[in-house]
Amino acid sequence: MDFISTRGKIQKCGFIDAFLMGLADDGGLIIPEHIPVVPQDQLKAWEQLSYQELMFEIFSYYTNGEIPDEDLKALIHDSYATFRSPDVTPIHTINESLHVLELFHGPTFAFKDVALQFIGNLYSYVSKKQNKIINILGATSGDTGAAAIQGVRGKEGIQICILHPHNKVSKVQELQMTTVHDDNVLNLSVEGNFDDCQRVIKELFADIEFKNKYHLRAINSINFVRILAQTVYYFYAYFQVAKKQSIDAINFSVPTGNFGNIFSGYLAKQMGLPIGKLILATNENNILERFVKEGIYMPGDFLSTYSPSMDIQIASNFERYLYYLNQKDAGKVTELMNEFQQNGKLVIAEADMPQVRSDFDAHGVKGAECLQIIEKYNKESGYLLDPHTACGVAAYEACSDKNEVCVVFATAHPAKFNEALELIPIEQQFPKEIEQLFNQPQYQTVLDYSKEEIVKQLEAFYKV
Ligand SMILES: Cc1ncc(COP(=O)(O)O)c(C=O)c1O
Ligand SMILES: N[C@@H](CCOP(=O)(O)O)C(=O)O
Repeated sequence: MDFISTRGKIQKCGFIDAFLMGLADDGGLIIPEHIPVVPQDQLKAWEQLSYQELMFEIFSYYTNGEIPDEDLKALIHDSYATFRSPDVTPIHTINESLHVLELFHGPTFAFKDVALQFIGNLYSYVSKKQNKIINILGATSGDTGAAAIQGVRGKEGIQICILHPHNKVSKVQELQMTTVHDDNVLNLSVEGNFDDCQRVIKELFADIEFKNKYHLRAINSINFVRILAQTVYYFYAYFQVAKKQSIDAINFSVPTGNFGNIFSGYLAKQMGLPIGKLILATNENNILERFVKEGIYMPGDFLSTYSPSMDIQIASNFERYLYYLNQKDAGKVTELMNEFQQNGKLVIAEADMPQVRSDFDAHGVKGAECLQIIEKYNKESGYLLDPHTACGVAAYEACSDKNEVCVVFATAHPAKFNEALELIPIEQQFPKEIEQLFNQPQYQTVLDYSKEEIVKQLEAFYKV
């Protein structure tokens, strides 16, 4: 399997090089040259596999044997040994049409652990095998940062710097990142919002001289390995539900911000998983919902919501979808992305809209709806949703017919967002791992939004 860029201007490369490149060197996003299609009899055989076995099979379609089988198996095994559930991502069934896939059983209680525990181990593996310097640069609205730091803290040969928007992440998210005191971790708390943080890091990754000099590596979903690792739980969820009830296609309702989680579903569907609707669930920062409904991709005003991790206007992975929507025409993608850069807006041809609407459905939750959903499900079934998952459940209610089967992704544990949950008359408890964070000192540098200042911090921190 070769990997290429959505902008078509890099040399084809293998799995490890694609992993290390992160953002493609031509400013595009890395994708596989061809999406492999899993034969139906193979899919049937996968039904019986454990999460770890399934991940090995899926990765084997992409890794070209660059990681020997035994090493890949060990990396996968070690990555999920830190999870609190033996199933890694267990299913909680609300009723026959609604299942919740709990993606929050990893060390930082959010879905990002599923890919980032593995990526942390993979960076460590590559650093040792190839003697590579690994200087990670990431931007976070709260969860990616915590999970990435947890995935690499204290690991030899790896430095990690994470930018988060100052005072715009939940207290628990902030504590998860900033109470880590390992020498290889730098937290920059930037005055601005997540889009500002993501813009700076993308600019630095696109500056090839800087990227090469400082050996920049990505942990955000600009890195294709993040996307691939997230396809695994779509397959796993499908097989878990298929064991409980007879299903044909299944819908997925996916809390969406940077479009990474749902793009993994798009990839799983292209690989042959019988997915019905891919439902894009979001909040008031609804650029993606507006795109699916109106064909216009244009950021609105940034709004702080009950689901802060999805307070994102510019969705990094959208470019990957544009590539497939435009029949893999890298020239067209470049043109569209330049248009977006210049005019702050991108309009999809009317002729493409039937395809968009058959690929995705969408629902954006507004204001109190998020809290009402949490309260309703807690009353009716005793199950406590976090605010991002609540957006997923609201989108299930809006877009999935009751005679269809839908899996909603529970992307975080409710305790990470106690600020929102305290507004509802329900009882909540902190898991002990989160409770103990409140007594610890924090380590972070608060910065104005200034690229020069951020660069100065990185130059002082990274190993070269
Ligand atoms: C808890 C939670 N849910 C959903 C999302 C959306 O995921 P994505 O950015 O991959 O679309 C995020 C982060 O963006 C998140 O942290
Ligand atoms: N919600 C994310 C935003 C970054 O998304 P990523 O999937 O590109 O890492 C976060 O928690 O940081």
